[in-house]
Amino acid sequence: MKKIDVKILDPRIGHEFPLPAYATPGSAGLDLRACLDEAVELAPGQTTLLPTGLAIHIADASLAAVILPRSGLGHKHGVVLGNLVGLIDSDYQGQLMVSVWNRSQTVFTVEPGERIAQMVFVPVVQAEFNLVEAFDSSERGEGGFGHSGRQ
Ligand SMILES: O=c1ccn([C@H]2C[C@H](O)[C@@H](COP(=O)(O)OP(=O)(O)OP(=O)(O)O)O2)c(=O)[nH]1
Ligand SMILES: [Mg+2]
Repeated sequence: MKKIDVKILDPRIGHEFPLPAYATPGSAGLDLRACLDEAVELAPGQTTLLPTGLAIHIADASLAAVILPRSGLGHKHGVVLGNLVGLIDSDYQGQLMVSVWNRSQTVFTVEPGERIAQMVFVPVVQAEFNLVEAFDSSERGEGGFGHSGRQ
């Protein structure tokens, strides 16, 4: 398994609030917890930035992490991410933050230590642009946005 440096910014991490860990051998995501002193009430439509109490340094440009909603929170409670998806750059060393958006019609209360989102490490290819006047032809060409129909 790949080793990623992690810094604990809040002493409760690793004790009161467990360090993110894969829940099962096949898990893709590591749940991130809201590192809060007290519960936070999110009004309908409200977005707020929540700390996780930890920082990572991926330190490898061929990797990144994405922060994704948890499906139960998103589907059952309408609690998703204010940025839809969070992208963690390999050179970011600050605290992992989660933008939580209550897109439901009811107040949602985030409890201290609650698992609010999940983080997935993903491979990245950095590309360099090669300037051309014309592309080699392809089957699709410029067709897009549904040009092939619906069925
Ligand atoms: O949900 C998120 C999204 C981003 N970040 C951190 C890590 C990431 O590397 C950095 C910058 O994110 P991004 O590039 O998406 O934001 P930006 O608005 O372009 O900010 P910047 O100008 O700092 O790149 O913020 C988080 O902690 N949580
Ligand atoms: Mg950026």
